[in-house]
Amino acid sequence: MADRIVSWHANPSKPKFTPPPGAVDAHCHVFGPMAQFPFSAKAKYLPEDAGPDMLFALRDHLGFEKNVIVQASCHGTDNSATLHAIAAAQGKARGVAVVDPAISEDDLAALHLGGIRGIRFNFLKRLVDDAPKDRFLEVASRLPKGWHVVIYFEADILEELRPFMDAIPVPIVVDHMGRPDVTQGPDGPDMKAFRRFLDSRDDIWFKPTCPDRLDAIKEGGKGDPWDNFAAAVAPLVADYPTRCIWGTDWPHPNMQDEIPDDGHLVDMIPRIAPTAELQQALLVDNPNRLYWAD
Ligand SMILES: O=C(O)/C=C(\CC(=O)C(=O)O)C(=O)O
Repeated sequence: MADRIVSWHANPSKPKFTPPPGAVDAHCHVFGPMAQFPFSAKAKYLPEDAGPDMLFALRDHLGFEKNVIVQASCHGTDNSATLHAIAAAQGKARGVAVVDPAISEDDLAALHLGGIRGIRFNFLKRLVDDAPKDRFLEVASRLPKGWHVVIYFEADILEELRPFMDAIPVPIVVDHMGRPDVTQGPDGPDMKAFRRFLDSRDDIWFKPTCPDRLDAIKEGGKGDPWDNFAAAVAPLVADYPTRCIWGTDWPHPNMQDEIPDDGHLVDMIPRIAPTAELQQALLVDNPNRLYWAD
């Protein structure tokens, strides 16, 4: 078996910033444990186990209260590991699933009972083999009441995806802002195109997350403390304060060459959301509206 990767920090620092009561880490994953929850045969990476006990220990260490667990691509459309982690959180976690678009109404209902409140469409070619838009639109038209769609794409295909995304009949949450080039600054072409998308509908949300990915040294960025990211993203949070949610992205899939310190990621929050009101919206009010409405 290929070497399994470790993409998370063994001993993350304690953040200086203290999240407000009820704060939600609204973008994180679990990997396995593989013995109980094998990875997909189509997985593009093979991680070491990073299960619920580790996730909840990090939650408590960072000062968060709840998690939204997003199905990682290494588990394909088998959401068992995600559902198991949600159940283990005893009400302190909800989730986002990846499904076969042919999924039945009964199976969608079962996912809802298991704490799922959305499905994820991943367009990153390095993570998934195919992304059938027509089939995605069909399943998006018959989701349980109150669900949304999470979409992960890179900035260079935003315009190409617009007709597809404009046709999605439920709220959309964009992972990591669609990966803009943060070295362009807050008014660069990537952020301008993303703002045009946000302005096209009032039910498009985003995650101002992953400075470690978007401002990585290997991507031409500055690396920790991710100054380009802070400068480019703070104006976006300020302009759309009720439509953003935040997450660590632990266990940081594929970041084994530039593993972020989760305490440093949390200390980015006051740099992109500098007031208590913005922090309350980003970390508590907004994620609870999306994931704990019922
Ligand atoms: O974890 C993220 O949000 C980003 C990922 C991994 C991912 O999305 C997945 O494996 O499902 C990435 O850019 O490799």
